[in-house]
This record gives sequence, structure tokens and C-alpha cells, in this order.
Amino acid sequence: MYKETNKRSIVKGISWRVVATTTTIAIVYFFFDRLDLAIAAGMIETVLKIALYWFHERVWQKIKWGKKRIDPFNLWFTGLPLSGKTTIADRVYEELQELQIPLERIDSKDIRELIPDIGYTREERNRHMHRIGNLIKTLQNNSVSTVASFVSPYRESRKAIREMVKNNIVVYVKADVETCKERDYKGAYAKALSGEYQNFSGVNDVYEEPQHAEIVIDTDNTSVEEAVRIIVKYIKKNHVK
Ligand SMILES: Nc1ncnc2c1ncn2[C@@H]1O[C@H](COP(=O)(O)OS(=O)(=O)O)[C@@H](OP(=O)(O)O)[C@H]1O
Ligand SMILES: Nc1ncnc2c1ncn2[C@@H]1O[C@H](COP(=O)(O)OP(=O)(O)O)[C@@H](O)[C@H]1O
Repeated sequence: MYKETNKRSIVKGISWRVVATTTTIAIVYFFFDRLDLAIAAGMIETVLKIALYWFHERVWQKIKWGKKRIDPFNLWFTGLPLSGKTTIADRVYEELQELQIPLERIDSKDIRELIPDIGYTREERNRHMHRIGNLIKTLQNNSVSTVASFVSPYRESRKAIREMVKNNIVVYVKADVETCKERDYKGAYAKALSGEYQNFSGVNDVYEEPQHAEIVIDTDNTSVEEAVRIIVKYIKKNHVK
């Protein structure tokens, strides 16, 4: 979100005054053909209108009518490891930044670096999700929307997130497990298949497919660009009108 700095406001104020006062002087000169009168009118206008403008702004500050509050939302990307969550969520985040709404990006890798001692058992993942839910809730209390991406393989933890946060939009990033194995640039599937990783969703642990996702992206048949377009369109239609 961009904030207008004082310097910018002052420069804008001066440039507008030059345009407005020159216009007044030109109009008076055109009708009365007297330069002294035109300059006097310009000077009076400058002083008077600065004061009136300040007063007018203060009055409008107090009027709530016509101001629209944007309720924070949480875009929740779930899917198998390597399904494409991070790739799509990063791009969606970039696009949504253009809307100039308060927005935060939360990805599993950053959070797991922040809270390193959390494992991958069902109990640990559920506890982890509960923490993330609380984090999103705190951000939402400050009007910040979120773009979150986690494997979040269990229905119960996704349900917990939905109950904790406002305007939860589940994006199921779907990909066949064989496709994910082919995309394994992290070497994670190789480690899971060799037994180095336990409880790895899609290999030696379940991934419970979402049944009520607001958006489903089948990445076997949908490009990253198309996925981003679908998701951003959904947000613009339903949350940032
Ligand atoms: N058992 C096990 N051991 C080691 N590493 C594992 C394991 N399971 C998952 N992973 C890797 O961690 C990523 C998933 O983390 P998440 O925080 O998204 O999982 S969860 O939402 O808490 O279920 C996930 O990465 P991405 O989904 O690619 O980000 C996996 O590569
Ligand atoms: N249609 C697609 N949507 C998303 N990612 C795709 C797609 N096709 C290929 N990929 C690739 O798959 C990989 C997915 O990795 P990543 O986004 O890190 O997945 P995740 O966050 O789910 O683990 C990336 O290398 C990405 O370029």
C-alpha cells in the first residue's frame, strides 16, 4: 500500500494553485481587460481558497458516507507438495498488490524457518495450522488480507482455519502425484520415496482432497497465467469491488 508523503502533497498543492490562480487571472483579464484587477483577484483567490480548501477537507474527513471498508480476506492455497502452490500464490500476490490493499504473503517455507521445530505428524501439522490461523486472525484484526500457501493435507485443519478467519477462500491447487514427482526440483519426493522423509503427503501419508474449495485449479491442464487470472478475477468480483 502506498502512502502520500507530505512532500508530495505540498508539491501537488503548489502545482494546483499555480494552475487555478493562472486560470482566475486569465478569466478576469479576458472579461475586464485590466491586469491590476486580474492580479488582485488572483491574490485574493489564492489566500481565500487555501483557507476554504482546508476547511472543506476537515468537514469531509468527518463524513463517513461514500467511504468503503474492504473486509480482509484469506486466500488459502492447499495441495500436494510441488503441485504449484508457491508459484501461483506468489504471482497472485504480485497482481493483488496492484489493488493497493493491505496484504501479506505467508508461505510454508518462511513460516517453517520462523518456527523450525515443527514436524510433519498429523498432530504437529494440526498444531502448526492452529498457529497460522491465529497469525492470520491477528493480521485480519488490523485489516490485512493474506495470501497463504500450505500443503495443509487434513480436512480438520483446513476446517479449523475456515472457522478462525474471515472470508476464507480455499484454492485447491490440484495435480496428479505423478506430475508432482516430475516437478520435484526440491528433491523432496525422492527423499520421501527413499524413506528419508516420513509422513510425506502423497507418498507415505494422505492428502485429503478439499470438497468445498471455492476455487479448484487443475495444474495438469491450467497454465500458471490462467490460474492467476481466475483467482484475481474471483477476488475482484467478490472482495475488492
Ligand atoms: N515428512 C516430511 N518431511 C520433510 N519435509 C516434508 C515432509 N512433508 C512435507 N515436507 C516438505 O515441507 C513442505 C510442506 O510444509 P507445510 O508447512 O506446507 O506442511 S503443512 O501445511 O504443515 O502440512 C513441502 O514443501 P512444499 O509443499 O513444496 O512447500 C514438503 O516439501
Ligand atoms: N500449471 C502449473 N501451475 C503451477 N506450477 C507449475 C505448473 N506447471 C509447472 N509448474 C511448476 O511446478 C513447480 C511447482 O513448485 P512450487 O510452486 O514450489 O510447488 P509447491 O509450492 O506446491 O510445493 C514449479 O517449478 C512450477 O514452475
